[in-house]
Amino acid sequence: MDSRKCVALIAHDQKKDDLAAFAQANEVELGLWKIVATGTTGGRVQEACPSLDITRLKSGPLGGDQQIGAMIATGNVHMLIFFTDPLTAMPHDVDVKALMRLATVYDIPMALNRATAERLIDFQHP
Ligand SMILES: O=C(CO)COP(=O)(O)O
Repeated sequence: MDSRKCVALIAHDQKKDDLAAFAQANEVELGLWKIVATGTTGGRVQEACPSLDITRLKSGPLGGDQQIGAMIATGNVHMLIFFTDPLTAMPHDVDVKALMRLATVYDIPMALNRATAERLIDFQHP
């Protein structure tokens, strides 16, 4: 059984390049975690980091954020790295807010930008 803790990776469209670059630069560290991601993000990170084993959920606007929120609530996601785009309106904004809310309710480490993610990945161990 895979007893590693799980990190969720998500990026909005304007931030997907940033997340792919972050993942490439931290491929070894990320490999210590189980990884789940929203659909499109997971595909981009997988392309950038062939060594990682990524479980891809639904795309964010189609319920992927909510799936990750449910995994946080059930204790199956332990850290959230979510590169958000604060400059673009999203049809699924309520889902994004709900996900951040649950990450706060369950007090899991949450990075919303690269500067924080770089620090989390160094100091948080699965
Ligand atoms: O929209 C998202 C998060 O709110 C991300 O979803 P995708 O990774 O499927 O683009």
